[in-house]
Amino acid sequence: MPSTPAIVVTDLVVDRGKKPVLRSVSTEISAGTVTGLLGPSGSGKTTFIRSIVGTQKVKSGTVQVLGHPAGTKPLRRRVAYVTQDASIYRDLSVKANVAYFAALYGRSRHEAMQAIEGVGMGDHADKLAGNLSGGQKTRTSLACALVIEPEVLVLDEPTVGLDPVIREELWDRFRALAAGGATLLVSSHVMDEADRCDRLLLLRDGVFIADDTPADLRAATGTANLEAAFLHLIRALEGVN
Ligand SMILES: Nc1ncnc2c1ncn2[C@@H]1O[C@H](COP(=O)(O)OP(=O)(O)OP(=O)(O)O)[C@@H](O)[C@H]1O
Repeated sequence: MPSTPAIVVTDLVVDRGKKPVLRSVSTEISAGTVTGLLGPSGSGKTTFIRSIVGTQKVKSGTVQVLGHPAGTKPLRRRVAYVTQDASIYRDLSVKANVAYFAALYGRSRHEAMQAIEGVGMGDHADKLAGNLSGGQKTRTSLACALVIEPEVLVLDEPTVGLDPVIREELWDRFRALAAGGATLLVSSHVMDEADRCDRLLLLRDGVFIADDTPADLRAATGTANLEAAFLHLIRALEGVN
């Protein structure tokens, strides 16, 4: 596995509404890997992701992406972010939405159609985005990010509401992107997706309680599956063992 860090986070502290949300977290994410960001609702996953893409005001610490401070100009065309709420134009068709992003980043309409096919939306390409289901909107949003072929792709819960077949296909796509050298950070609360990641960051109450490979996490906790590993770590922290 390549070990060049694409993302380096050092002693990151973020408050939101005067409340501490990230309490001095540090990690390094290697280029060409898929990292899963897991944690309960409210643990700070979106806040961490926003810090990586440079849309979050941070209190202290540093976030370097591809050797540049997060959110700075040299990263504009190299980092893509897919938010939890699909950010697409409701009054445009799927094809027009993706073609718009493609044009912004110098990609062709053909590449736009390939991205649409890649998320299983080929049959819906001419539909208005406003008339799509939640999962279809998410996939359209993903196609908009994928068409620009970013070096760093940050995805906030991208598979919520998707059926198992599409989820599987998307994970195959994520793996293929990483194999091609892209760096992916994917937040999820679905533990069965965690095994598809090279590395897992387990966030709880604003701190990482694990930063490890799935196999090492299982071995360290003596558990068979990752859900059990996560629970084991939480109980150990709470002294409930
Ligand atoms: N705009 C805001 N102002 C104040 N507090 C906020 C704001 N947005 C989020 N928070 C708080 O920050 C904490 C972390 O939120 P965050 O969205 O990062 O969590 P999350 O792990 O992504 O949760 P979920 O899985 O539910 O999306 C929560 O306690 C939340 O209430």
